[in-house]
Amino acid sequence: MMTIDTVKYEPFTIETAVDYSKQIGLFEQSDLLEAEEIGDGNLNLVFRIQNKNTNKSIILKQALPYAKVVGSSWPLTLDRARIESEALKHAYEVVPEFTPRVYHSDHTLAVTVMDDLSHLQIVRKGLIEGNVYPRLARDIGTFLAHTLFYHSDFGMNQQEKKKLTLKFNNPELCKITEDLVFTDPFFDHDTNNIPSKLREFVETTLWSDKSLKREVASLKHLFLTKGEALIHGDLHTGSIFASAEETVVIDPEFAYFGPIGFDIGAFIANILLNYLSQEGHIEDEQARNEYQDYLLSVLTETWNVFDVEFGALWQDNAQDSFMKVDGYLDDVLNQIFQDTLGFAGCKMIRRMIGLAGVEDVEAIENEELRLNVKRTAITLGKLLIQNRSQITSINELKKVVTQ
Ligand SMILES: Nc1ncnc2c1ncn2[C@@H]1O[C@H](COP(=O)(O)OP(=O)(O)O)[C@@H](O)[C@H]1O
Ligand SMILES: CSC[C@H]1O[C@H](OP(=O)(O)O)[C@H](O)[C@@H]1O
Repeated sequence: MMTIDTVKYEPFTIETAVDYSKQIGLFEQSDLLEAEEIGDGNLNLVFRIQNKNTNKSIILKQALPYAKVVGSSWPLTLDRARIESEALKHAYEVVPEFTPRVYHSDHTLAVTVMDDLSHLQIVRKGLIEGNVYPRLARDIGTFLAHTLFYHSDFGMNQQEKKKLTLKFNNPELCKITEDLVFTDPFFDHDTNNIPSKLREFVETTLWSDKSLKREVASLKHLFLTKGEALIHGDLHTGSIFASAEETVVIDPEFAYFGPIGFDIGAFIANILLNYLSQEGHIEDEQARNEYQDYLLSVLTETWNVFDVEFGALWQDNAQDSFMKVDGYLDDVLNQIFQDTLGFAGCKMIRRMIGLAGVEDVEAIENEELRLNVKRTAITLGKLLIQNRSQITSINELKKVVTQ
């Protein structure tokens, strides 16, 4: 067995990941372990290590000093591993049922060791297959309400929040979002990935629309300045594991103090993208309509659960005298809803023409169908951005989507 040097960073191989998991005491030296690298995300290495005799397994996630999807030409801070493990620990304090347990982290090696969730399915994959998760909406609504409330000025000591903000200073990962979600898709930028047949549509629908750009500018400014709560920062369906009985949220390396609506908007955007992509996945019209109705019910229930749970936490844990003032909670929730719609619109658009697409849409084999889904998603995203102050309830959003 090798002893892993924890004084300097080195990317793990399968062999060194196995040795390290013994070195930190998660397995016995004599255990016969099997490991594989299973990372399919844009940024990091993910090793699954299992004792074949007992079936005990763990996940060892390690940041690379660059963005994996692009390669070493895009250097990226290793500090994101510290942010991820700290954010997981904070989430675990308030919603342990929806959070993997962190067993070990090392900031030099940029490593987080956590629960293996392989008995669950990544929700993006499950929705592409047409699976139904009966708990997903309730669990994500609760996850959002509890993590966001308890890490905001409404639910935590306001001086402690200021101190915690320093720990979650995440400039490099925020910059990725600022560029890839808010700026690049709205200009002819070289990070964009636009099929030639879509280019004219993008030019006329997005790049030449000055009023749209004004709206996106103010949403970007919210992302830059509205340090409302410790947010997950990248809550798409690829960051959620689920089964019929369980829901667990992973991958908070983009966490920072930002707008509450950004997390809710990310989830809503990715459900909507899956909704639109079903044109290319379920041929039978009736079956497709039924599945799309299920997806809309996920949106409605998630928001409704968030709204009720956030309101209940507000009544019982007020940190500020103004929280007893009639109507203030409604004002806050209305503003969160408006931000949510705007961010959801930006998130939908970025996934259609930006650097990192989504499998829901990219997996549609028929080119015309795929391009049509992209056009519809861009149009809906734009509508959410521009009409976010007129769409005042989740039922109205549902109407907008189905019209
Ligand atoms: N705790 C876990 N248990 C089981 N598999 C995991 C776990 N964390 C990550 N994975 C696997 O690794 C993949 C990439 O993980 P993710 O955290 O999204 O990486 P990245 O930060 O690179 O996007 C996931 O899609 C999943 O298949
Ligand atoms: C160059 S990072 C692109 C994209 O990847 C991240 O997603 P994930 O790590 O979950 O694959 C994030 O959404 C970034 O915007």
